[in-house]
Amino acid sequence: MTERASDRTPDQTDPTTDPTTEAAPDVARARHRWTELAEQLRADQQAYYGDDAPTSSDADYDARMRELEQIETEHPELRTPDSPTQHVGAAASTTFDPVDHVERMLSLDNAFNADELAAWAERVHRELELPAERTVDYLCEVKIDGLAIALLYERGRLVRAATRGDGRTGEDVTANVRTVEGIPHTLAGDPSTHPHRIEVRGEIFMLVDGFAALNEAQVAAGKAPFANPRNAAAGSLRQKDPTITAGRPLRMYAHGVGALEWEQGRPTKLERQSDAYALLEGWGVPISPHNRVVDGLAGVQERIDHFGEHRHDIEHELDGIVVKVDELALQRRLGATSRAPRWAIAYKYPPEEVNTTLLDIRVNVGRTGRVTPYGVMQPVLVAGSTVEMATLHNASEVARKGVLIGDTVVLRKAGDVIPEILGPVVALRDGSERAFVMPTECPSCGTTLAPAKEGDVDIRCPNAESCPAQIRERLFHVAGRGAFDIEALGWEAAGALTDPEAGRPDDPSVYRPSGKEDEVAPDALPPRQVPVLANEAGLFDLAPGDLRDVRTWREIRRRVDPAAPGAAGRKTEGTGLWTDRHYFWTVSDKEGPRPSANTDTLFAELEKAKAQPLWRVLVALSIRHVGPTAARALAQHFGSIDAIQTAAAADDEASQLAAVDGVGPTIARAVKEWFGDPDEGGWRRGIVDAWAAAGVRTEDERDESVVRTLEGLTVVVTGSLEGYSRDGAKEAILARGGKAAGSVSKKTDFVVVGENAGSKETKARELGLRILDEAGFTALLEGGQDAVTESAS
Ligand SMILES: NC(=O)c1ccc[n+]([C@@H]2O[C@H](COP(=O)([O-])OP(=O)(O)OC[C@H]3O[C@@H](n4cnc5c(N)ncnc54)[C@H](O)[C@@H]3O)[C@@H](O)[C@H]2O)c1
Ligand SMILES: [Zn+2]
Repeated sequence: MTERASDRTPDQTDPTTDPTTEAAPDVARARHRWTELAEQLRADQQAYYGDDAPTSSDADYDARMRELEQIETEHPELRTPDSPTQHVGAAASTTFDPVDHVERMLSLDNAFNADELAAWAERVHRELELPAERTVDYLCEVKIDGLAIALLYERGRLVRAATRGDGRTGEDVTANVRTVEGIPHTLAGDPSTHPHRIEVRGEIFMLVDGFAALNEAQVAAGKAPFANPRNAAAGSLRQKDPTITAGRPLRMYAHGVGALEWEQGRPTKLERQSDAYALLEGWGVPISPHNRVVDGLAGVQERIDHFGEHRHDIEHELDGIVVKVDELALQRRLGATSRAPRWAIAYKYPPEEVNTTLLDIRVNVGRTGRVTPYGVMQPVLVAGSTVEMATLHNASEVARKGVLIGDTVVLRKAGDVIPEILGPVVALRDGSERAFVMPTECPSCGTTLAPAKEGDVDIRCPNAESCPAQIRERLFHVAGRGAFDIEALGWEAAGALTDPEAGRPDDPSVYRPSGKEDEVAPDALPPRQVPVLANEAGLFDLAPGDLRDVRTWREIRRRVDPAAPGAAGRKTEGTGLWTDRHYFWTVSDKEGPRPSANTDTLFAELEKAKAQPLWRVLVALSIRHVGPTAARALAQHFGSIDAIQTAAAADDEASQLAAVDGVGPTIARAVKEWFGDPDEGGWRRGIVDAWAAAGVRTEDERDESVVRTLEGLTVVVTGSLEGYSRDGAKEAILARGGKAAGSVSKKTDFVVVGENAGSKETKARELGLRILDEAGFTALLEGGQDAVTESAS
């Protein structure tokens, strides 16, 4: 190979060396890297295809394959026939008898973005020498994440089923495939219409709904859980004992036809791949309901966008969209390379699954005392954000997933969805992993944990009154959007006020005083602080000066070397050093101590919060089941906290509360329970009293100028009105003592019909209810039902 100076990248340019001798190290480096990648890829393939237990993520595997292809593009002499880039899958295992496919089974080429897809479409057009204006019909299919299967039917009977293997030779899994629901043993329809021989190609997959239950059963039986549904499908199909396969939630969709021979001639003319599917479907072969034919790339993009959004809304896992030229004549003209057809391409979505290490499983104590385990992981970048924690919901969920602390785990993060640990990569265990043990005592206050009632999966800390973790969560909730909406009081600030020692290190030697990391650690940590708030009751009594000495603990993070392995996406990492620091005040040598800007905002917002309407105060009280809807209903009906408490105490079932529309018995009971037995002191009532004393509103002022014209009337508003927003119309009804209902029933007194009203109007007419237009509605609000003459409609 000759090299020209202009080929060299700047860092290779060294004027002291002779350019002619430079080629050698460059090629050697490429060869070395090629060998490294090929070796790793072969190991990945063995784990993935051979053992159904991958040790690398698909994203890492795909990246390696891409790099190998890149190297071979630059150094074509490395593209030997045994290169992983030239192969389909992996050789068949010895567990099953080898069988040769009648026609070779290929893989698919990939496109990872819209440009690569467009380049493929352009190439199709060019190779077919089609005029620019000729559109190509594309068959868009969902790329099912399962394993490929070839079903051989002779005279309508299933005689053999084989895995893809290396594309030429697969494994005979006939007995197992016969147990898969939906795969016909005999083709349906008139036998005279069946071909002499047909190879149906498709994908066997696991129903996502069945995956969690399967892993649970695996763990319960002492077997290794699966990392994800694809591996579960492959592992389930490739069982020596078909009765095991039969018990797994497997299905199949056909996505192609290999060999096809008719007895005499060809009774059915097939022009398109989509026609072939219709034919198969007529024979009872399952075809994906998600296939669509579109005429051009814009249509393809629509399908890509659609499933990008609905990736987890269908019955199986998917990792892309397969785009196929629908016309068979065009397919034949395009042909195939050694590993994939030229007439199809797989558009792959960005990876949602990555592998990372599960460093620890810790527990969190929630607002109502619920104790939830969560995984702490080596931070990884997935779906555009760095993830280092994922909830594990409860102890049985941890057991069900079969993950151990120290495991490499498959982590999934889909868009805005909460990250989820799917399962462990069992093959990578080295024996140092340990099982998670659910604590029996609250990690925050030490109280013995227990289920709220017998049979509950969740366990709780019963110490609602003084458990620091619960108080912090409650205070955070007090400031939440649905409650007082105090933006400056976030999760960190709530901790600083109620549980400032939460992050205190156990080991004094890791302590570094604030701001001076290099200073020698003192022997002793600073004394423990008493929280400025014992619970949420004192929130509105705080003054800035109370917060002067509040300090919180922080792990000191240092910058990560971007070249370090696994550094991608991370800027900092913990060093195991801890510092304490002022939280609410700024202390500088020049200006002396003063409240921080955030603290000033906090107090301004607290002042404003005092005037919030009653329903928000009710939400802030953290009464179980009382969210904004129930709180609105209670506030509307009773008008004050005192009235609610009186109603709650009136009888054992709190029936006055339960009778309120939008409340019901469960909420009524929770409200009653919340106020507790007044003889027992009622610490919760103390919260209300403290807030009231500080000027927080505990009753809604009724605007006396608004006449209660709608007392006893139920009104439904449907469609859009010009003069009222949806909420505005509702409030107007409520303010006049009426009930704003969401659905039409016989009990509805009036139905107000605006623009584009739909089924509610139809139903109202069917029931013969009184219907009003916007003008009628205004009249109703002003003068009550006497003021409206039924609108002529
Ligand atoms: N994690 C690992 O270590 C590892 C190892 C090997 C392979 N892999 C994964 O497998 C991929 C390569 O495997 P591959 O060669 O099977 O290619 P592929 O998965 O990229 O695509 C080809 C396969 O898609 C399947 N398919 C699903 N739906 C289809 C549809 N509607 N129409 C046509 N075909 C459809 C077919 O079985 C076909 O063989 C890699 O990109 C990687 O994601 C991962
Ligand atoms: Zn506790």
